[in-house]
Amino acid sequence: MKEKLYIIKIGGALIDDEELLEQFLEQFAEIQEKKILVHGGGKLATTLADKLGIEQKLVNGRRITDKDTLDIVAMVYAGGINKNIVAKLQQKKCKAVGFSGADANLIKAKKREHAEIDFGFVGDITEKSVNRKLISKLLKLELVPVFSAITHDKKGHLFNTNADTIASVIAQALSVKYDVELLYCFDKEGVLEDVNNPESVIKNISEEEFSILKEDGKLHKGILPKLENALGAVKNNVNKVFLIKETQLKNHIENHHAGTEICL
Ligand SMILES: Nc1ncnc2c1ncn2[C@@H]1O[C@H](COP(=O)(O)OP(=O)(O)O)[C@@H](O)[C@H]1O
Ligand SMILES: CC(=O)N[C@@H](CCC(=O)OP(=O)(O)O)C(=O)O
Repeated sequence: MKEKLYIIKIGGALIDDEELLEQFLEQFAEIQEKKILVHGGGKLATTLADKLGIEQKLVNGRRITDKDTLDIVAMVYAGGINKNIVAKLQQKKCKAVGFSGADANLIKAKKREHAEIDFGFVGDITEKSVNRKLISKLLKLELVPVFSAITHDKKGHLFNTNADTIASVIAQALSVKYDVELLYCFDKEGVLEDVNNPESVIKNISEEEFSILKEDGKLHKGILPKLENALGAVKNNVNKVFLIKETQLKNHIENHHAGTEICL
């Protein structure tokens, strides 16, 4: 039987809220099984770019990343946010170690080529981009990897890569060796039938149901890339994938099945 591994992704709104982040990291530190944390931070990057007068543009949830924006996201994601999370986890006796994809060549990306839109320094990744052996070695040492949304091409360039995608491809790569459960933690109770009604959680979503919900106009903005990445994970052998509210992490792990489960 494969050993259990939790891969947990957190995003912008949580990272921006000191109290919520603290509560979340306490729950994360308590997880006894092997675990990996992946974080975004898009909200903070936008706030800093606005302060510096650098206009930001997102297409389908992906940030157009020119050189100035790349400088900002590298500082914000791989610098401030990553090191802050690692320090807070160390305080909670969790042996966290922070990485960008460039560190030890853990995640190698290819610059996004798009016929119509120039995304700039945005990196695309697949399961093969991930250095599975080295991540497994780190886990064996009882270390807890914390990944930011920065990758590289091994030719000296950094790239900005969506954090939901990073969590999905790491989960796919490590499913060869581990019984992976991928948890997308965000600010809603799960995927909602009506985004304004927290009681309208949809318990299970398959690819077919995803298409129907999309056609019915029930999914907007950030939830779309999150669901696409979640579906990509289940299609590529990740055992369990859930979208849950960030405050429900402990409850989900102890009692099982909070939020929305993504199925084949
Ligand atoms: N049907 C839906 N159910 C849940 N969230 C939805 C739905 N439609 C749109 N959303 C939006 O998607 C957001 C989550 O995406 P995003 O803000 O990108 O998360 P993160 O920054 O954590 O990755 C929610 O806060 C919500 O506003
Ligand atoms: C290419 C791309 O879009 N990268 C994302 C990476 C950060 C991210 O994913 O942050 P959240 O999880 O907080 O949304 C961005 O710069 O917004």
